[in-house]
Amino acid sequence: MLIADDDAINRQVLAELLKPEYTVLLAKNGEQALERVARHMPDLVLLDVMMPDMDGYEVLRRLRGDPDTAQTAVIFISGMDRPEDEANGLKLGASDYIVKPFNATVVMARVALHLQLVRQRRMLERLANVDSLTELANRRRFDALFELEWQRARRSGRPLSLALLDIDCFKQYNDHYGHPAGDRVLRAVARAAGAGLRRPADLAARYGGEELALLLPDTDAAQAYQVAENVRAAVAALQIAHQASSAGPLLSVSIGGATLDAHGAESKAALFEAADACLYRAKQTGRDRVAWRD
Ligand SMILES: Nc1nc2c(ncn2[C@@H]2O[C@H](COP(=O)(O)OP(=O)(O)OP(=O)(O)O)[C@@H](O)[C@H]2O)c(=O)[nH]1
Repeated sequence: MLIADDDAINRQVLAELLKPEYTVLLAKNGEQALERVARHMPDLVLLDVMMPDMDGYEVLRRLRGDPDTAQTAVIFISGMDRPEDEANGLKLGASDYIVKPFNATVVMARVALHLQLVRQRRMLERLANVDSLTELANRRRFDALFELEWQRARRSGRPLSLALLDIDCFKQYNDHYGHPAGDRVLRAVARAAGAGLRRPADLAARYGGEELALLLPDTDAAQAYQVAENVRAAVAALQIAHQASSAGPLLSVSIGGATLDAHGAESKAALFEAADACLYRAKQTGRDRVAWRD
């Protein structure tokens, strides 16, 4: 957690109190607090309200204004003890408000409570966004990021590529080797797909039963084709036997993709349909291949 207070003694007292149980970072002004939160992403910030240059209210406002830190839990610790001050701090989005001089036991109890809430929120976020079988992003997360990246690409004129991956003859795999073996294969393919993506903004998601989507922002058609081809080759290199496949003796995947070009006024749905049409083409022309829209 981060303790931000301009008073060295206050910082020290809080740090002494919390250090036996938590990893503690210190900041002596608002600017430093923002910089350390961005760099270390602490679970909790104990923030003094009255600081010179940038007060705690402003620090909180800026944290909330940045999508990366908007969710950071902040407890105000302040000498301003009027009910209006406390209400104001909570209205601004602080998780809690502790009045100085504080009671050590109460601070510890509140810190523990808020850390528990942070853990619960993260768990809920995970449940809402991650597919439990493959550990990839789920359909819901994909839909949200596809919208975001599509908007961003339209604004910036940068390319956006989308690939859809489908395991070949997976019904036959399940029928031949059993559903639990099918699940293991799905996980292995998901790992190969995830490992094939290198940039932080790239996303591999489980779109449907045995269909994955790869979202590649700022990636042109030639680069995206290469990523898709690497994923296809990585799955082939797993050398998983598939005796019931019409595509060959080993498990394979087909991938279809399309790139939203810089000048295109193409809708999100049209881009998706184009990738899906290419996936169909990859299946029709023999599977175990990548087909990309020209
Ligand atoms: N084991 C397992 N199978 C799944 C899961 N989700 C979907 N499937 C199976 O995936 C299969 C998809 O089959 P189809 O859509 O007919 O396609 P396919 O057999 O892969 O054939 P092509 O796509 O034409 O190569 C179905 O049998 C589903 O039951 C899952 O979570 N685990």
